[in-house]
Amino acid sequence: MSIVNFEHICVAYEDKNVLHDISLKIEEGEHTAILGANGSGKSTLLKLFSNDIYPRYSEVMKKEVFGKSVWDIWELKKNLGIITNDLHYQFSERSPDLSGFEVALSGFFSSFHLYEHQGFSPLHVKKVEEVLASLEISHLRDKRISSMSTGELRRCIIARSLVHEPKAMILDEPTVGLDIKAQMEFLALLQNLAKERTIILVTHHLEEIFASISQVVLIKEGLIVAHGKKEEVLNDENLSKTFGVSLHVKCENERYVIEKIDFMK
Ligand SMILES: Nc1ncnc2c1ncn2[C@@H]1O[C@H](COP(=O)(O)OP(=O)(O)OP(=O)(O)O)[C@@H](O)[C@H]1O
Repeated sequence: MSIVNFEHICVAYEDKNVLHDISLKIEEGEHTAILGANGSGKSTLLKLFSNDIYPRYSEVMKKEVFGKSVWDIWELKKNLGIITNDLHYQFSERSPDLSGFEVALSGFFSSFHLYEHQGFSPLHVKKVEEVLASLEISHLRDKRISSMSTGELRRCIIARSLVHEPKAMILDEPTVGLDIKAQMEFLALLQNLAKERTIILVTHHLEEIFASISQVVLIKEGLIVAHGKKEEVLNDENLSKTFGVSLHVKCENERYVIEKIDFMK
């Protein structure tokens, strides 16, 4: 089944067009990285996946997520685990007193707080305990957000997204704020999560394209520059075009890195 199947999709904020005639198909199991410069439209594309925004209507457009064009938003969100920096910010700013357990539990209610009336059940509690254990963060169960590191809160937010066992996880620059070791550990976690669900990762960093990611989408100024197997897409020409700077890329031990940037060109 396709996770997304878009044809001729255009998105505008007020009267400014930001995605132009996007056609994109991502199949279940095709772990995909989406790369592009600042403001190219990556986050906007992800918001289309989760129905947080809608495209401009046209007769030729098609927008299906998990094979359906019409979704109950709550059902859709159960199928998609969405991790954004905004989510991280909302928790750290709005709910610093929540524990790791409560952050994960809030995933059942799509909320940033927990309220008595939400009435969680022993099954909810059991599922949260299982997810915390599977991510090896049971030690964060009772730790308050206010005393967590960025990496610890990020993992609790991953746990929050996993309580529904989503079919796909959509991550928008999930390593922002992590130091090098925490970044490597986080990518190892994603590699592990990729065994059981499809990962769609938005990043600016080539080296974050971990081994299981097989597909890459390059976006520039709201247009898809290239989409396909990473071995075919990640070349000097496509990446230079995407980022507007002449660069050379190499692949070592299944990891892509920028070898050289010609700043003067
Ligand atoms: N809510 C909004 N209202 C108006 N314009 C917006 C809004 N959100 C994004 N934009 C504009 O849409 C364009 C695409 O933004 P988007 O956030 O999708 O890019 P991005 O590739 O995710 O950028 P970055 O890498 O900096 O996060 C930009 O020109 C941005 O200014």
